[in-house]
Amino acid sequence: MSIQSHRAVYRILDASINRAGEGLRTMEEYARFVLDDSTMTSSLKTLRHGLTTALSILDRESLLAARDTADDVGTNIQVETEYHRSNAVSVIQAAASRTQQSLRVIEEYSKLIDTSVSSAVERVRYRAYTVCADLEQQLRRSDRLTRLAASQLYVLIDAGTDDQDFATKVTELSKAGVDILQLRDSAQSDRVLLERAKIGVLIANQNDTLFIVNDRPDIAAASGADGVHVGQDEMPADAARAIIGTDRLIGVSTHSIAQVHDAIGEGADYIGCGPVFPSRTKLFDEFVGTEFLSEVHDAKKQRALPAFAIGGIEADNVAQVTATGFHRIAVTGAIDRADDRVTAARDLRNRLQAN
Ligand SMILES: Cc1ncc(COP(=O)(O)OP(=O)(O)O)c(N)n1
Ligand SMILES: Cc1nc(C(=O)O)sc1CCOP(=O)(O)O
Ligand SMILES: [Mg+2]
Repeated sequence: MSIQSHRAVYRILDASINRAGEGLRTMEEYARFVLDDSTMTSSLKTLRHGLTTALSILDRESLLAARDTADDVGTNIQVETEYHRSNAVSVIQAAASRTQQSLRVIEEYSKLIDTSVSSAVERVRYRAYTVCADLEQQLRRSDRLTRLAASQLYVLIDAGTDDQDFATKVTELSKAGVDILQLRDSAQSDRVLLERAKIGVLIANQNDTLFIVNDRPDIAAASGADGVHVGQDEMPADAARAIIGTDRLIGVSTHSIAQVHDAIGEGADYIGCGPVFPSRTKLFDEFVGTEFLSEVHDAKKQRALPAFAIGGIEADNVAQVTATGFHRIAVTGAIDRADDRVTAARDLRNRLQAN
């Protein structure tokens, strides 16, 4: 290999080694200082040191001699999106992508120098794919749990008359400050349910609204929804978890303290508590009333599990709910049967925030 080619290869390797190390460090700092996750931090640190070991037989002086940042034409090429990061998940996604690409570049060009380096870097690359995927899943769950913890107004909606009608409903309610939307419509075919769910996910995520699918973990997973809500007649939370994975949310309906404890034990991320009052959406033989809400509020003081009161809740009685200590509600009719669903949503949200 000519001197010029040798220098060029080392220049590429030097830049890619730096980029890979910086990407790994970017992810490691988040795992360490934000997630406080020693296991993930250790995995990323081990990757970083594994890469250093894999590269240890490369000549350090050749790498440094080949470096010419001042004349690097790439430093003057900017792409609009490279400076835009909407949240931590996007920072980590960019770091993961940069790391994986750089490892592949190192692996390919080190074949021109020493194939043992290339094969060692290949092993690091495969481990990096797994660690980066685990970190991104963990991040998505962390982000959803944070948004769930801040949620107060949860609205259950049906599939509407067609895609446009449903899209309009999701858009209006998301922009009206609804924190969580749930697609609940047992009358629809799987195909329609999946199509509506995909539309809902896209719009809700653009408006920082969580989107949940009722009853169906399969549709929730296939549509990319933020989670699924299951009742006492659907599969338990731990079985639903096997379908939707660790990064999505699972809500469970509860009608007794025993069911609350079961839901917690099965790994629910939040619970619905009802029916509090008579509902025009779903018929019940008996109602738990606000007494159950007080019981749940007292029982879970030591736990941060979000609990949403549900069943016949509307502007005229929401104060009875908040008087129990609950500040989260799930409603259907109060919005669906309102003359103006946006006004009704804003009014409920204001009443919740006033207490
Ligand atoms: C937030 C929330 N709470 C309770 C329910 C009721 O779920 P379930 O008991 O499964 O009844 P259906 O909604 O499936 O008729 C819910 N959907 N959402
Ligand atoms: C679907 C559902 N589940 C309930 C439960 O108690 O688990 S109450 C309910 C109906 C919620 O609709 P509305 O707000 O119109 O009463
Ligand atoms: Mg159900």
